[in-house]
Order: sequence, then C-alpha cells, then structure tokens
Amino acid sequence: MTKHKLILLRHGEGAWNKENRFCSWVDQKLSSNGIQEARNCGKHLKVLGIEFDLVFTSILSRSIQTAWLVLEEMGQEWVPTESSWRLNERHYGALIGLNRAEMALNHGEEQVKIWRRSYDVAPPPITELHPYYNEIYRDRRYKCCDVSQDKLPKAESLKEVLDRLLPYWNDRIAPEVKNGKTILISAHGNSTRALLKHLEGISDEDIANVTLPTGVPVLLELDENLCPIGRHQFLGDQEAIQAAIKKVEDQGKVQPAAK
Ligand SMILES: O=C(O)[C@@H](COP(=O)(O)O)OP(=O)(O)O
Repeated sequence: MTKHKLILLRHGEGAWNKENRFCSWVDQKLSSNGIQEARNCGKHLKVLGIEFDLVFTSILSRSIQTAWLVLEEMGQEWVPTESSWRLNERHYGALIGLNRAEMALNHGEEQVKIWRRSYDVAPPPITELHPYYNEIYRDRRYKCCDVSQDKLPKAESLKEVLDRLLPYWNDRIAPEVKNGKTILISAHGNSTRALLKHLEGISDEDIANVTLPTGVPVLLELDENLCPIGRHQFLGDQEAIQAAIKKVEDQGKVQPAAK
C-alpha cells in the first residue's frame, strides 16, 4: 500500500499567543519561545530523517517564519515554498486582539468555547471601527489573493475556514501528495484543525476536542486515495505535548485569581 507522509504544523508561539490574545489575521511575529519551538521541531524532523519536497504556508509571517526555521534546522532551505491566504488562521472577526481570559470573565467560559471550538458558529464580524481593521485590509498582501479584497472574510466559523481552504487543498496540495511528494504545511491552529477534520472525517462535534499546541509536528499518513492510515500522531515528547494541549485549552478559562 502506498503511504504518503504529510506533516501538519501549527507555527511556533507568536507574541499574542503568549499574551493570550486572539491573533487571527493580525501579522504577529514569533516570540523567542516560538523561535525555539520552530527550531526544535526542525531538529526533531531531521532526526526522523524526513525529507521535504514542498512546503505550504499561509501569508501570515508566523507560519512563514516557522517554515524557514524548520527548513534551516533540517538543512533543507532550498525546498520550494508556496504561500496562500487560504491557509491563514481562522478570521476571528470582532474578537481579534481581545484577551481570551478576559472574554471568559465577561461572557462566560462556555461562550468563549463556542467561539473558539464550535464548528459552525462564527464570531461577530470585524467592522471598520475595529482597531486592527485597517492594518489587516490595507495590507498589500491581501491585494495579491485569488479573490478580490471585498470578498475576503470579516469573520469565520471553522466550517467557513474549511470552505475556503478546500479548493487550495484539492487543486494545489492534494495532487502533489498523490504524486509522492513529502509535504509540510506550516499553518495555524484552526486552519490545520479544519484540514484534519476533512482528511480524517472527524465529526462536527468531535472536532471541538481537537487542540493543537504550537510548534508540534503532526504526522498524517495517507493511502493512494488520500485516506488516512490510522490517526494523526503528534511527534515528540508525549507528556510535554499533552501539557501544551491543556495549556491551549485553558487559555479560554477565567484566570484563577479573577474567579
Ligand atoms: O488566532 C489565534 O489567536 C490562534 C488560535 O486561537 P484559538 O482558536 O486557539 O483561540 O491562532 P494561531 O496562533 O494558530 O495563529
């Protein structure tokens, strides 16, 4: 049986991951910890003998920077890389820039969980009054997309992320996987969750329980029809990975001191 190896990666920790703010389409760079996470990821993949043929990223710096650092650690900087807005993080709309724990205090942990992890509920849309509206929509990178600027999202559910990601997967990435290319997709928590949901056939309910920590490579093995052979695996120290997953889940809870 043909086995295609696909590595999915949520970028290393970004400055706003650290501050527990919804970052989404704001172009934050990696924190020093995030740089180290990306480097460690590259070291780990090198030890495993992975040889990439192609790399796909979003058009947000944290995913591109992560891919560079991974490739540098692996001595594979030459590997062709392609970036698309379709791999961008979920558009968190009006929540962009807000602190998750403060939102939990003001709106309740359950509401924050619905905004973060439900499949088909979108957060309230971003408007022109939002402090990051211009920074996002006046950015030149969004003039170079395969849709016009006015068609870009103003908020997205995970379902809407999958809807805009799927054409790129089907037309651009899947054919390369089928051709036997070993591929790294360096993207984001929710764009990766959307793709995993699609490839593994995870239900709308169960996807709420899939959480990705930063900088941890996820291995997915696929057969010739791109059906998964077994479940996705987090590569690395399993205990540390479980602790990192819990930390991401707890970001949407009221901080103990404020309870
Ligand atoms: O937009 C963000 O802040 C996080 C995801 O946030 P949550 O869905 O985990 O709240 O995306 P990423 O760091 O992967 O780019």
